Amino acid sequence: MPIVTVDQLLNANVDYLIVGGGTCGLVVASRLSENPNVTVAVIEAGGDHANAKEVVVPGLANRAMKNPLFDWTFFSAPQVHANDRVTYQPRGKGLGGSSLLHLLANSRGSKADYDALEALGNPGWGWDEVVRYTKRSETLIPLKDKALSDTYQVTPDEEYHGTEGPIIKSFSPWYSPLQVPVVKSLAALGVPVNLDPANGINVGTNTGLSTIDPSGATRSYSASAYYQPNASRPNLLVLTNALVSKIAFSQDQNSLHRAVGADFIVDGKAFELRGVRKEVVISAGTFQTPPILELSGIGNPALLEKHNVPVLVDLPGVGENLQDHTVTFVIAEVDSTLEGLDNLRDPKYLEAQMELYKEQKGMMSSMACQSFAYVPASTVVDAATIRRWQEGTVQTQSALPSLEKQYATLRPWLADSNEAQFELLALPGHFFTPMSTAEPGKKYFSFVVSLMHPLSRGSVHIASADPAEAPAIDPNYFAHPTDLDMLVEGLKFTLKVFDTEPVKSAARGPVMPSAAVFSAGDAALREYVKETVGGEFHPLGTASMLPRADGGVVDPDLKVYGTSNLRVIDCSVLPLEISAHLQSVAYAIAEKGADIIKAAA
Ligand SMILES: Cc1cc2nc3c(=O)[nH]c(=O)nc-3n(C[C@H](O)[C@H](O)[C@H](O)COP(=O)(O)OP(=O)(O)OC[C@H]3O[C@@H](n4cnc5c(N)ncnc54)[C@H](O)[C@@H]3O)c2cc1C
Repeated sequence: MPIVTVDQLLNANVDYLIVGGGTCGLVVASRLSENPNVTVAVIEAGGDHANAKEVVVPGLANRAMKNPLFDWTFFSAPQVHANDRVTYQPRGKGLGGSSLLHLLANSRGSKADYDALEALGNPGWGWDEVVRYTKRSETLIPLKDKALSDTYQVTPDEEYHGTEGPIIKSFSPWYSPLQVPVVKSLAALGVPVNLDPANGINVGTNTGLSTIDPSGATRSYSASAYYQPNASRPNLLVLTNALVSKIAFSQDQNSLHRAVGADFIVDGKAFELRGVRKEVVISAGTFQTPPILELSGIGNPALLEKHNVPVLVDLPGVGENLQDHTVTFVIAEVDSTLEGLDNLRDPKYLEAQMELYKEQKGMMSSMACQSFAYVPASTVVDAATIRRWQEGTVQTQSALPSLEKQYATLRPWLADSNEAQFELLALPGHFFTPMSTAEPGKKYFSFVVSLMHPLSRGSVHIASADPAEAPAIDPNYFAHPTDLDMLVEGLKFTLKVFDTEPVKSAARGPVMPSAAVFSAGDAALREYVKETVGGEFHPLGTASMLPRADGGVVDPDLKVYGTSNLRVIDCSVLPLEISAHLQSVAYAIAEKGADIIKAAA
């Protein structure tokens, strides 16, 4: 059914209610509504952006960021270990959620990353299962042009990629002239090419896959792949521009709380949906799932009482264990004759690229980021430093009972040459930051450098009992001091790329950090990292799938402890960062979650 009105929703007999029509929510809705005998309803706070060029055209992807139509545009609390800076925390708003806003990179963690999810207390969530569900969600379109695939060493092993799933992933038609030199300089620094990082070992440099459908050069995301093809199903009801404020419960016979509906707000007016016959699923994402739980009475009693919310389930893990890949960045000036994203600042050039887009060619049909290097600690620092970092993996925060178990997983990875600790993401242009402005006529090349397995843990909670108020997000960057030490070393390693041939011949000098900071040594670089730190927009962990005694919020069936039919299906359930961008694991979580619900029906 096309998008419904409030009355249509309130008059329906709903079997499954999904809160949040984002990346995961629309997968679950589409899979459950395959059964014509059940009625599935989705309530999404944002709109339908199916025709917005900022969403659809890959080359315009970053223009949707900070636009409140597409982006919740959250900001963090002042970061006490990073000079009290407030950092930008984007989240997609509308059908597709963050999959409508993300920067299209498709990657997969290592086998060890997924096996760790299982080892932390989640049977059925290891590598084999996660890859099985990832493959179900995707179709790989190999690069047909042999000359291109040879040049960019793009030879994915089909065993590890899906062939029939809704999300299309492909290689870009346009590459920067520095793409091959960057790969070569990284190889010279000990980061060899990885021909297929999806096979369980992702260390090395790869030419990235993107979720772009090459048939029309459009973004392939949960709305286009899972919702739009099924929008006419009479048993799939989607309400947009409606903010869910809380879940409503009745008491089960076995003293568990049974979700029966939700309260929501449209244009300032409050509504109540009741009578949900089977299950309620929260898919509001890492920053917004915990507030919905808390406003519904599920969370830390001390916090709920502070905001006068009656306590239904004492679950102190709600909103804790927040992690994100922690980043800094490097911008260098390069030879001004090199074609790159900076050319797009010239309106004539942009116009020409928009013309090329009509033939599915050029920069507008391509992902901005091009190569991705996943680097183990042993490539960056010596064995003594690794030992020091390992000894430093002790609990400095007491909030989460499972933290010591998480650190016990992370400690050996520091010395494991098959486990990436850093990602270097190559951007053939001036990095999008208000801290530096590109000069006319000049060309730049940037890297985003990130920590794959940070030790610091933050939180996200309600700031008040008002559901319309933004959540209090505290990533708590560098709460664990080893994170700062590691990111500084990752930065120093990345700067070497510009001093290593063949990139060296094209480089014209550092911009950020400046030459003065660069030559002033470690103390100045530490300050630079504090001044530039942010997230890679991969937050997770705030409704962790862990045993309840370890601070878990959901069990391995994604069911919220203390309830009989409320599940969380989104990235908030992941208890530990993986060494990859999150969209592909999000699709796997949702595909598996839908199967779990079907099996329970
Ligand atoms: C700017 C950006 C760039 C990124 N780049 C990449 C990338 O290149 N590659 C990659 O793999 N990953 C990337 N990511 C990460 C990835 O997109 C996310 O991790 C993933 O999409 C999260 O999916 P989710 O289902 O957990 O949440 P979301 O997709 O965010 O879904 C949550 C949905 O719930 C809705 N919602 C929230 N609260 C309510 C409420 N109270 N009532 C109703 N609806 C509500 C939201 O509007 C949203 O639609 C990026 C993310 C961002 C923000």
